[in-house]
Amino acid sequence: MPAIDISSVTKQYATERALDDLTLTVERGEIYGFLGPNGAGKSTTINLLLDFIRPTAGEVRVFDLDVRADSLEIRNRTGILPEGVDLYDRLTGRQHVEFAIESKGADDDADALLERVGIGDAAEQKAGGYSKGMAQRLTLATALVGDPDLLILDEPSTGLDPNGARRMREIIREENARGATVFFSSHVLGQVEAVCDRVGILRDGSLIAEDTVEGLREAMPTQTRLRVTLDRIPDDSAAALEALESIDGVSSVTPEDRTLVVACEDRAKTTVLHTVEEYGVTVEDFETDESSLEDLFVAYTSDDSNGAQVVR
Ligand SMILES: Nc1ncnc2c1ncn2[C@@H]1O[C@H](COP(=O)(O)OP(=O)(O)OP(=O)(O)O)[C@@H](O)[C@H]1O
Repeated sequence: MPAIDISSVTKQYATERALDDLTLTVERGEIYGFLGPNGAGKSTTINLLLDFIRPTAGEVRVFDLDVRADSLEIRNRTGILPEGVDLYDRLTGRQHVEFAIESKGADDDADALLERVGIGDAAEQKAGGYSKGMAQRLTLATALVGDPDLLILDEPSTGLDPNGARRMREIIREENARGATVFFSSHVLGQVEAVCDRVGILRDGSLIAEDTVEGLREAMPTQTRLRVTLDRIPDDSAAALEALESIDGVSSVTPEDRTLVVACEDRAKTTVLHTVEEYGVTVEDFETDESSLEDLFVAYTSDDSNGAQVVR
């Protein structure tokens, strides 16, 4: 039985179709990264899971429970880090966590949770004086109350510094190791790449790709950035550049002094090196960078793309 089962869901606002026949399943124990550009429909999906809004069509189930009929039970078993943290300025960090513990009927130790998210020393401080990152950490602490079966994190790294983001990733892994399913939305790709079992990419309310990070990479023609360092600039550098640019599979060539940066498909690498040497220069060194998830994300979601067939 999946932890999250979204089946043919459409959400239509007055003029805006936020979700268009979305089907998405997250298995129990998975860490699922929900990626998409601004306005893709990520928050709408999360709000449907929590019954904050209702679908125009389709069905949403969490732990095989109906989100409409059983929303209380679902919320009780779920820890939520919503987009846009909403704290009570006059309550301290500890009071926030104690309130969450009481609401869930849990028996966590508030101080231990605050320590865990790295703001133990600010427990007595009023949340009104918290920085953005501290507020985010406090909200995470409240989401962890009661060892939830499902953690829903909407853009969890917002406002966090690199240490905070690392702590967030560690906590996601720890919670998952304890048995929790984690569903988190992001457009910070490093976060997703580092921790997710699977990634779904949402665009204009539809899932346009879903796979492991490795699987998504393999589905794309491998784009390589080749850095070729020459012993000197070729005498006829303009002709050399033109020859390189006309190689099948090469998308761009940028000279940087004696180094050429060539964006190309994997298969074109050898031809690039041979072509350079035809211009009387010697290749002293070359290195390649694999396309990052960032490149993939841009490829999948940029306006001039049509999903899986594109490269950047
Ligand atoms: N209450 C609403 N009324 C009308 N349109 C809405 C409403 N909420 C969201 N939308 C629209 O639905 C679409 C999806 O919005 P949503 O907030 O789910 O995207 P998102 O992927 O979470 O974006 P972001 O990364 O910017 O938070 C957007 O076009 C948005 O303008």
